[in-house]
Amino acid sequence: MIATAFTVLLAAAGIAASPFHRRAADGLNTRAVAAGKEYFGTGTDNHELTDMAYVTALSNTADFGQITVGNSMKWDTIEPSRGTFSYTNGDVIASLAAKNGQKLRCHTLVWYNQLPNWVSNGGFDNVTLISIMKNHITNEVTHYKGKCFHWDVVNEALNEDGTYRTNVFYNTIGPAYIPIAFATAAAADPGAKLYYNDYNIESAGAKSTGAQNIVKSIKAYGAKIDGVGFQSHFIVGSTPSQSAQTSNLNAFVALGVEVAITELDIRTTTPATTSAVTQQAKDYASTVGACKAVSKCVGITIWDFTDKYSWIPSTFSGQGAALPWDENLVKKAEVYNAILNAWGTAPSNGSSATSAVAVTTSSAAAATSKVAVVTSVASSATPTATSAASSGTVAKYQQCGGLSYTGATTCESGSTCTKYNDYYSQCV
Ligand SMILES: O[C@@H]1[C@@H](O)[C@H](O[C@@H]2CO[C@@H](O[C@@H]3CO[C@@H](O[C@@H]4CO[C@@H](O)[C@H](O)[C@H]4O)[C@H](O)[C@H]3O)[C@H](O)[C@H]2O)OC[C@H]1O
Repeated sequence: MIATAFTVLLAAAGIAASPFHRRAADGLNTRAVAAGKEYFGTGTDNHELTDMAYVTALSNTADFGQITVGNSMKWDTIEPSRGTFSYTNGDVIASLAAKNGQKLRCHTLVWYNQLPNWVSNGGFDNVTLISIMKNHITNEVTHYKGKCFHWDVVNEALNEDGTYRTNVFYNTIGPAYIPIAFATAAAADPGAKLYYNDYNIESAGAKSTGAQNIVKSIKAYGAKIDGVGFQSHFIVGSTPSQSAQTSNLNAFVALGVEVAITELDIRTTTPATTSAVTQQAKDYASTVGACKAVSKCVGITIWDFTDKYSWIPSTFSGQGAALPWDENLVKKAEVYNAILNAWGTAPSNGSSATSAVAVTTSSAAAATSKVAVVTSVASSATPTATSAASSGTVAKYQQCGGLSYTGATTCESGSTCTKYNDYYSQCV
């Protein structure tokens, strides 16, 4: 009786939920959770948070149960000069997520891009760069300990053909930089799930195989990796099919990791045509369908939710309209509803406070070489302490003792194992 009266009062005040009759409003996150996922989420960035209409939509947990930090946890923001750490912007987003009761995906610790010059052109030797990388990871992960439920530990370590991308970490440390980064993050926050994150690995092919080999090499090294993030920056009409995405996700799950769609957007030539928007709706539904079909796919993040703040137009000239909300923060009904319905029907206890959006035509118109499992390193990573290998046919810098992830624990005839530090030893 009291509960009923209370509910009536709340309803009169426009409040849908009560302690007695808790109802989750319908939305992208509500549907994802009803489908067994942990979240549906969105990327965001600090400069957008002065836009109160944007913040209101971002904070709506019916649509977004998770926030990913778009820029302000990258190395150039966090440690712009050596040993100077700046957490102000990252803290703002972490606090907002906590206030809203949203999960926080933290992005990203080790990436060749948005990396300050003092790291990329510092000319550090192997031992020093390992120390710098470990110090960066330890400091940042410790600062956010208990707040980040996922960390993108290493971002984009691969070329399109599945070989390791050359960058300062690879060139100086060798492929061991990846497992070292994961081991360091795990030590700093054992409770966070640790992800490898990349693009163009969303269907079978050399780069996907390369990413699978990274998972294997991290595990063989004895470090923890919990998941792989599929950025999924797609193009309308040429996204991988649902079945291609599903089987690819399952290939990763078979390695003992969970998977997540981490930066989904589907761009088109602007202004978007009506037919492009119709195709885009189908393309979004394909990716949702793939994640839904894979029980270990824990969730989907769109890379911001509104075209107003999408990164696409500034990166891909003439492209955009990639997200389910338009530049006026209005939901694109066809696209939004396609995502909503791809998750399945609204939960039976779902409130009708927010749900499918009426479709209007105006909303649409407005707008191998496989990675070797660590058997060699680039010559530029060669320690100078010893000279050349004994034979041109021998794997000159084959890993040996100290690093167990290759299984190559003995050196071939004519070479001996030389240890350079705790992480790095080779047959020379
Ligand atoms: O404010 C923006 C941030 O939003 C932006 O975030 C990064 C965007 O995505 C991730 O890195 C990019 C992934 O896509 C690559 O281009 C691909 C090239 O191949 C195509 O087939 C594919 O469709 C494209 O997506 C870019 O080259 C990468 O940079 C990264 O994980 C996010 O952090 O960062 C820049 C800020 O200004």
